[in-house]
Amino acid sequence: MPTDAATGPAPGGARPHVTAAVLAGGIGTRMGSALPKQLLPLAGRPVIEHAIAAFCASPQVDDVIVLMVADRSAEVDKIVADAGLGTKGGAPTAPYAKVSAILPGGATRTATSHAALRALDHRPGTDLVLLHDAARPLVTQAAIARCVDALADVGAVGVAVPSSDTVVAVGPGASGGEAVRDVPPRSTLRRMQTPQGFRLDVIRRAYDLALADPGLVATDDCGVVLRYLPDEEVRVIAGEETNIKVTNPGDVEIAEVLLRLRDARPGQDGGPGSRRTR
Ligand SMILES: Nc1ccn([C@@H]2O[C@H](COP(=O)(O)OP(=O)(O)OP(=O)(O)O)[C@@H](O)[C@H]2O)c(=O)n1
Ligand SMILES: C[C@](O)(CO)[C@H](O)COP(=O)(O)O
Repeated sequence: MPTDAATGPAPGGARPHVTAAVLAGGIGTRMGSALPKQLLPLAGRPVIEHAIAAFCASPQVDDVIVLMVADRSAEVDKIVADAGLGTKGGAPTAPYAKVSAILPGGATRTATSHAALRALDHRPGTDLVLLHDAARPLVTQAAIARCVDALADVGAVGVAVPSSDTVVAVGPGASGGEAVRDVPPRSTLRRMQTPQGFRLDVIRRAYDLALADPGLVATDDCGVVLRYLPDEEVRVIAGEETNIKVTNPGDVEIAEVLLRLRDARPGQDGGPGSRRTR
């Protein structure tokens, strides 16, 4: 990693300490399955294990925390232990063992992001934080690396892909249903994904302001920085079409096909994150 360039977050030009927070506090209403979607099996292991393993495998990530639906954290404990990804009180038990805490998420994704930041208050040392949806199991080593690298230049970054469809804004139609209200120029539109990365002081300041706002509505963390710290550049970097968010019925099957295609082309992901680390 370009450690020397990342002098913004790490005093004295030292290599910044990067914490990844895997957000898994949702219950998967749209998926409609009995299990929260992050626990559904995908190519033989739970969706969330793929996401956690990817960050554990990144040489640029120092530790990983997981924010899980409160009453299901025992399941993540077991997943992490069985995969050899936990640090068990500080001492790594296996290569890539980086999960240092499994904590309760919040009532909304935004509340879960905030819970991750609060957890870091009690764990001094983090310079950069990567916030990632547990429901995006196909995140690649390359995307993680691009995020960390960008934080040498800016305080906030998110991966995104262009839209190949025309995207419209809608409103109520005069004859019922929805009608097109606006057609924003497609070349200016991107579909944001995760990971989204931040210098810790930047995302903390943004969330402090956001939480004081009774009108806070956010669907991602870059949006929180944009809205509450408008002078802060939020860089957009290349994401990957394959980095889907498992959201609706059928998405696990799509993810499984994408994973199989990726594993059939060794080297595509640039690291062992897509495979078992044991
Ligand atoms: N209270 C919440 C809600 C969501 N998430 C996480 O944010 C990511 C993206 O959210 P989404 O796809 O909306 O997940 P769910 O909230 O579980 O799904 P749904 O909206 O269909 O209920 C997921 O990894 C989800 O677990 C979270 O950490 N805490
Ligand atoms: C953060 C995100 O994945 C960016 O696309 C997305 O906004 C999460 O939305 P969700 O409704 O919580 O799935």
